[in-house]
Amino acid sequence: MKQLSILGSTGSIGRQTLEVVEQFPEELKVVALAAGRNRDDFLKQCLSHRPRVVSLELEEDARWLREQLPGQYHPEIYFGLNGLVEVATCSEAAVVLTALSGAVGLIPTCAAIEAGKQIALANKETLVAAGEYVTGLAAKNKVQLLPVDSEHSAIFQCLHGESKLWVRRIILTASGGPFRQLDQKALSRVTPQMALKHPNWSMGQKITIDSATLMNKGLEVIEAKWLFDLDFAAIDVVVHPQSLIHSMVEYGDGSILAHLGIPDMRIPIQYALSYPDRWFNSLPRLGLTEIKALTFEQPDTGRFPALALAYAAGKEGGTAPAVMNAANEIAVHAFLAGEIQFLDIPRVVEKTLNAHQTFKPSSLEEIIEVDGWARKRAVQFLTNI
Ligand SMILES: NC(=O)C1=CN([C@@H]2O[C@H](COP(=O)(O)OP(=O)(O)OC[C@H]3O[C@@H](n4cnc5c(N)ncnc54)[C@H](OP(=O)(O)O)[C@@H]3O)[C@@H](O)[C@H]2O)C=CC1
Ligand SMILES: CC(=O)[C@@H](O)[C@H](O)COP(=O)(O)O
Ligand SMILES: [Mn+2]
Repeated sequence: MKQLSILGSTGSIGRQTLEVVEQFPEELKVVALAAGRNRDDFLKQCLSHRPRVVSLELEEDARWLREQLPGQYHPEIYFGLNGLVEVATCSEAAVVLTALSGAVGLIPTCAAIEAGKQIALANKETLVAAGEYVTGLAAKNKVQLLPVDSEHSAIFQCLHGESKLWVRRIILTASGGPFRQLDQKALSRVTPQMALKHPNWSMGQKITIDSATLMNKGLEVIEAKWLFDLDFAAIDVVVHPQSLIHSMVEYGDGSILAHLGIPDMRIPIQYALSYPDRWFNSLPRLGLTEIKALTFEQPDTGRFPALALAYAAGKEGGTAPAVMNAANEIAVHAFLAGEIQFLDIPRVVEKTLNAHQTFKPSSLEEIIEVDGWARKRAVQFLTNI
């Protein structure tokens, strides 16, 4: 029986993780849960899974939760960043599934690693902001970072058992998002409502907007660099609108190994939790004879500059990816709030990056400080874009 903590249990990945847990009651048990502000759904999750340690973002919601729970169930209840750390380091948990959205996941993920927990990582922003620090910490604590992100899970599986020496490149697939075929003029008019309609995946709001700008693929390029210890020259992106091939590895001998499956995050979530085993499930199967086409295109970084910004920030290294990520979080939030236009998102990111003098951070505190600086600077650009 694997005991599990989930950070971000009320989100898209968090809920699907709980579905996987419910499918495998003999193999998986939830011992700690953390969420943000959706206290009603969190209460239901607590009543159903009875974790020993729980946390919500706000103190008043933590107090409310205590009042709602029945007399015979007394979990430890926390709130805020300290609560996320308590859930991440819950003593019985062997695995922590990180499904927070954004760099708020950084501190609790590092705490989990220091506590020796295996990490099932969905929260890609943590690796983007602090990839060198987090992978170094994981190596020091002999902790494995198991990918949950569909592309990285696919690559992890295609790399299985092979030496990195034989790899020529990895190829991340991108759906291209809902605006793949729109010209610049049409892109300037898209609304949050339009951008929230991903063609293939049902996900949280932030990642759905990132998919529409192609920043999601940029974040994934940096995530892949750190997860698989590759040079950026060995990480390519190809647009594959069907999202059936989840990514590929090309070996030096010309062989390409691809991972296929229906676009359903419960599959990579389950694999990260069952690894190194593979459990049978009853999810719908990919009907090979029903596939009409598997097509591929070059990403267009003219219309979608966020991907090029991410490659540039990744190659620059140091604090640049943390700045890019923080500025992107601010810009996406502002777009969703109707404060800026869709095409302003990469502009805010670029301006914030240009205002920053990159350096090599020497501690987690420095990365967090830079993240805070970038957020403040990006807010200033929102009204001046
Ligand atoms: N959704 C998907 O299919 C995929 C997602 N990912 C990655 O996984 C991560 C999660 O994505 P997704 O599930 O879509 O995101 P959601 O927005 O759906 O969920 C985010 C979760 O984090 C919680 N949360 C956010 N901020 C805080 C905070 N300050 N304190 C405590 N809890 C907080 C939310 O709580 P609440 O809702 O209660 O406020 C919610 O439970 C992201 O990094 C994303 O890029 C990767 C691949 C696929
Ligand atoms: C499901 C998943 O892993 C997402 O990251 C997804 O890949 C987003 O789709 P895009 O390919 O459109 O970014
Ligand atoms: Mn992905």
